[in-house]
Amino acid sequence: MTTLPPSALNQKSTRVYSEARVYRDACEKRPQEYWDYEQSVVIKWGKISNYEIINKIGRGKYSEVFSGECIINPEDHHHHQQQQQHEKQQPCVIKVLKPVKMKKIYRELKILMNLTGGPNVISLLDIVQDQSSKIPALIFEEVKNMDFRQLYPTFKLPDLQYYFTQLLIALNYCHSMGIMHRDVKPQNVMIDPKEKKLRLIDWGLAEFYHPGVDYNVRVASRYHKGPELLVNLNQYDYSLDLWSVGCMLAAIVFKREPFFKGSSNADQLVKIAAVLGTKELLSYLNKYGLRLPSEYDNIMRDFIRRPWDHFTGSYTNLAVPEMIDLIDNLLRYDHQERLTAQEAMDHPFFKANYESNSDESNQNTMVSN
Ligand SMILES: Nc1ncnc2c1ncn2[C@@H]1O[C@H](COP(=O)(O)OP(=O)(O)OP(=O)(O)O)[C@@H](O)[C@H]1O
Repeated sequence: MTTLPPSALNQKSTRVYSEARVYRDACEKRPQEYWDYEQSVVIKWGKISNYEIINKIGRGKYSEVFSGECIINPEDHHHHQQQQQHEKQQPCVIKVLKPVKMKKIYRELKILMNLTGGPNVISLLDIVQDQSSKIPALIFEEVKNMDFRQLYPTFKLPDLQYYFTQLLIALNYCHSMGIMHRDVKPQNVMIDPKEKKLRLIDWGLAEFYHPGVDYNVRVASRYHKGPELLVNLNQYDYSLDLWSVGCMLAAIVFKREPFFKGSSNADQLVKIAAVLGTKELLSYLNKYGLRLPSEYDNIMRDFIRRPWDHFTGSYTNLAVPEMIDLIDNLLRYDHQERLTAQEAMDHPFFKANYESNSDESNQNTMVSN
């Protein structure tokens, strides 16, 4: 095996002020080929003629997504009748990437190739390329997703226990593989309620974790951005994803979607401070030797921390004490204080039995904000 030249991807900062509490060496303990997406991505291109686009199901910033069919046995194509032919075709999702930096495409591919087959991670089935445009398209397993705006309001406590365990299993797995997702939000969690199947999708912003490396804070979607991103704390880690999970849970439990609804990135931190307190924000910054960026000079106010029961009205019976404690331990400014994915799965909320009082939770009504 030839050794790769040194990489800048694991280059430590001159001042290391924060490192992950868990899976610190997940990349370092693996060969450089595992994480070096700049020097080591080998793509085995599949045949584009094996796939057929049916219709468009989504458009993201970085791609157009179609539902499609995979023709497993193209040779058979002419010998069978219509009906049998259909049995040979498998549904799939085709994600056609928009032209972005090759480095970003290689990163998503490398991460998907490393994680495919892992629990509740969307499976990458194939990679194909359009002959003329050279644009790559990723072929995934299809999830019969139900829109979260319809699905989440129907959740009772046992559903929250089930689906959030599934999400945490996916996150604990990718973190143990040295990868932070960095874009956890309802739109990236596909749920098929009929099959009780959950898959974490969209690994386009995911990145390998190396201790002491400065990361770009322009990741995640505004409402689910952790405080670390909003104060330019570059040495963040897997714990960023657990903030986003906390936002998802709080939105469901307190019937406020999204829970922190900033009108800009700066306003996002203001919305967070209005709940968690300004004094607490400043002590977080102080711990890591950082200052509040000047963009907040005119917009940050002196908020007093709100207790969680401020958000629990009579309209929600999801706000049981174990749930509040779980949210409280996820929505922490200090990324090092947040529960890890494994710790969250071990939280008492997931051990409790709520089956008997699940009837009353039917009466939940949605309160818009
Ligand atoms: N495997 C899948 N099964 C079902 N639907 C999917 C699947 N993959 C993607 N989608 C749909 O397509 C949308 C866009 O996919 P994806 O998030 O991967 O693309 P993106 O360009 O990175 O999006 P964004 O700009 O929102 O981050 C998803 O929100 C989802 O609705």
